[in-house]
Amino acid sequence: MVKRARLIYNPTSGREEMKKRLPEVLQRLERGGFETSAHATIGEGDATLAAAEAVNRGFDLIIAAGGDGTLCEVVNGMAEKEGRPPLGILPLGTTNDFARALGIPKNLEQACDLIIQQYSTDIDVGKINNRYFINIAGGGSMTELTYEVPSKLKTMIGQLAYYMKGLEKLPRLKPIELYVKAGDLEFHDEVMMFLVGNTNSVGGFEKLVPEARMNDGLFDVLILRKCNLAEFIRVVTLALRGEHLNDPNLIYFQTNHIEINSPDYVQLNLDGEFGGTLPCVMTNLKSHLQIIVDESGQSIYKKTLIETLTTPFQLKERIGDDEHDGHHPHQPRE
Ligand SMILES: Nc1ncnc2c1ncn2[C@@H]1O[C@H](COP(=O)(O)OP(=O)(O)OP(=O)(O)O)[C@@H](O)[C@H]1O
Repeated sequence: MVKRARLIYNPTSGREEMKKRLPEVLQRLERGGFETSAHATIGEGDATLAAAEAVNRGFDLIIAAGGDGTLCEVVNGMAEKEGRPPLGILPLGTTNDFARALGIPKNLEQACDLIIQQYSTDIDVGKINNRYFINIAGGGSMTELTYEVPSKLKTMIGQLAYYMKGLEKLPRLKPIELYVKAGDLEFHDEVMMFLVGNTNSVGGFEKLVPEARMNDGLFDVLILRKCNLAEFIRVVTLALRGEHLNDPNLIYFQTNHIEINSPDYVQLNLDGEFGGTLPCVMTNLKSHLQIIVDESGQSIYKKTLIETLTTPFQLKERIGDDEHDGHHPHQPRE
């Protein structure tokens, strides 16, 4: 049976690859058994509307083609919908943190072939106020640089654009006052930044929140206390090597619910894009979204999916026949 897929792509993502290669991608998906129609996004928020519409129209699969921003918008369009289909990813952005965490190939043909294989698994989604994220939320020093870099510069020099912006901002680091509540933990202090990870893939690095797994029902929270520039550089250098977790400047814990507030004006970064301001309440929605992975569910970082859920099941058996045989859409078949 031919399945219907909806490809939602950002023509401006990364190096604008999708603009040039759309016919080839549609053909490849078609040959793989997916009758695919495409929607090119026209600006901020459009991918959310397109994804919500795709769920309403009953597509068997939604494919997000673009960077983390586009992916986050698509997730926002799907997250509250009943009967949402699985989500496939063609990573065409600049950093593609989430796709990297899952081990989805950057090569477009290979990423299409992975979708065609039709294996999926359930992952957690972060709810923050009335929005959603799947990779990372953060605020404070340096977290804002991902959405401050002009897209033209990203198209020209890729990820290097983020590092240049980071260096430019370094001398102007400012602490923020933060109130944090997570279960029994209550914390009030001046801090440089906070990160709440659903995965361990942040800005092209995988060791900042090293224990974050996208299917454990938990966020990994990293808070860097107020420090001077020399200390900041020292801790960040340690963090990039994954040697920071015992540093006295850092707080690291796991939780499925966290409330963060501040008397300061603090912008939130959601999956690399501007996502409103504090205060916020975040809840981990366990196994909320079905996502396409490779057959083994193995990621290049090996540990981004915890063991028990790394056995994906075939969509082939699932799409379209859940209603007929009473099989629950989120349970693998025996
Ligand atoms: N047609 C368009 N023109 C300009 N901007 C767009 C258009 N369509 C979508 N956008 C915006 O572009 C933003 C960034 O895109 P996206 O995240 O896909 O690429 P990227 O920034 O290059 O990659 P990454 O987030 O992985 O670094 C999206 O959040 C979206 O709001």
